[in-house]
Amino acid sequence: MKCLMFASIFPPINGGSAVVYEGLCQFSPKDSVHVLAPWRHYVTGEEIEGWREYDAKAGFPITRIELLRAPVVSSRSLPQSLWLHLAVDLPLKLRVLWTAVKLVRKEKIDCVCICELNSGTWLGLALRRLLGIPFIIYIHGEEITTESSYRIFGRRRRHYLHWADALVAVSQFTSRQLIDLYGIAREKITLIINGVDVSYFRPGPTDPALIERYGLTGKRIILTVGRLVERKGIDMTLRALPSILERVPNAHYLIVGTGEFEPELRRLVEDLSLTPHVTFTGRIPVTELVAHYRLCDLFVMPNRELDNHDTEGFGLVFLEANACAKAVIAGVAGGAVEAVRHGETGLSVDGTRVPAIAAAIVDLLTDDAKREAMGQRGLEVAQQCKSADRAPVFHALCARVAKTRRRRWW
Ligand SMILES: Nc1nc2c(ncn2[C@@H]2O[C@H](COP(=O)(O)OP(=O)(O)O[C@H]3O[C@H](CO)[C@@H](O)[C@H](O)[C@@H]3O)[C@@H](O)[C@H]2O)c(=O)[nH]1
Repeated sequence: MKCLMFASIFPPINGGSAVVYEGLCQFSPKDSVHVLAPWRHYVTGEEIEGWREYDAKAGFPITRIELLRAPVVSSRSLPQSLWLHLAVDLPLKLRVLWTAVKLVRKEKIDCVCICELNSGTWLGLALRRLLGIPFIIYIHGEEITTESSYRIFGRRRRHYLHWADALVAVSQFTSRQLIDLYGIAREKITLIINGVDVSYFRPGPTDPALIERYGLTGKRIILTVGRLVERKGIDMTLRALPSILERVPNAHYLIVGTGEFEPELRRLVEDLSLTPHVTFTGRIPVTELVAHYRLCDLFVMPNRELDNHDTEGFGLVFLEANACAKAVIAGVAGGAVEAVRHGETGLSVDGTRVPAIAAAIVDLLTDDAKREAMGQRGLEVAQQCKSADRAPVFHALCARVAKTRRRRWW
């Protein structure tokens, strides 16, 4: 059995879904997955830095393609989008389809996994129509909860979900949204709750070179890792920082990652006169990620649901921090309530309330015993959520779905 994984967000690009797909590929049986991914970034359209080196070392086959850029469709008015679709996206899609058809034949593909509902389902539908190959859609959360700017795209999403042969949900929350918002039958959903690579994310000493790089000697470090988008609650942590500093004067907020919300966050840091207490690291290489988690006293991401219902599908970063024996603070929104066991592996707070966030951070920063006990419990829990255990479940699903393949006479 061999699965073609069509992923518009795949390493070396950062992002939760990319990490999940990489884990599935790494831990699946050899030659059971073939990845089809773009060599351009899905937002900027620029060539992805280091993709050739990544592919050479990946240990599983990857075919790179030129793919449509999501903003071409989403950031413009509807007539403009339709015109761009015909002039730009359609020729690109035909080329991708041609590559996929050749791959399916050459690699003897039995099923397709669509990794991005909104931008990828067309390929699953086309391959099923042409070659009779069934397809699965992998669902994280925000792509089904966030309201689309155009009603037509919202409706299309519903059709995509119903047309798929099977769906994967990364959390109970995501599974519930599929059922409640889209009327998907429970039997159609396979739950593969996100796991963490515990062979990489594990406790260890702090790296003095990193302390020196950021000038953090003697600081109590609060850390957030993630794409800098509004729902992650970094803005609220910044608003909480002045009152945290009153109780913990040597607190320092280290923010790892890049994203569209960064200019807003930097403005907030200036407006609140927090420059000496906050460091933006920008994008850091994967090789340095674990060292950043080890650096912190406390991991914080008080995520919240935005007005357009954009919310966290799970919150992989909480597991990563826990796997390094760090206590975490999360928001009570989306799937984060499953990723964090309140009072056990960390604290869950109302991410819309600055005083609640400040109180939780001060509580854990000033109580070493409590914080360390939560970190230890977090480590135990993370060790039971290994990403390596997810691959066999995914493989079994692919095998089951592949049996429904309909042979075409051509
Ligand atoms: N190396 C590196 N990794 C980064 C960086 N920034 C984020 N990451 C990694 O990217 C992943 C999480 O990215 P997020 O931005 O926090 O998540 P997301 O893309 O919103 O992820 C979505 O899918 C996840 C997987 O199912 C969900 O867990 C998450 O809630 C959300 O729905 C984590 O593995 C994190 O370590 C960076 O600068 N450098």
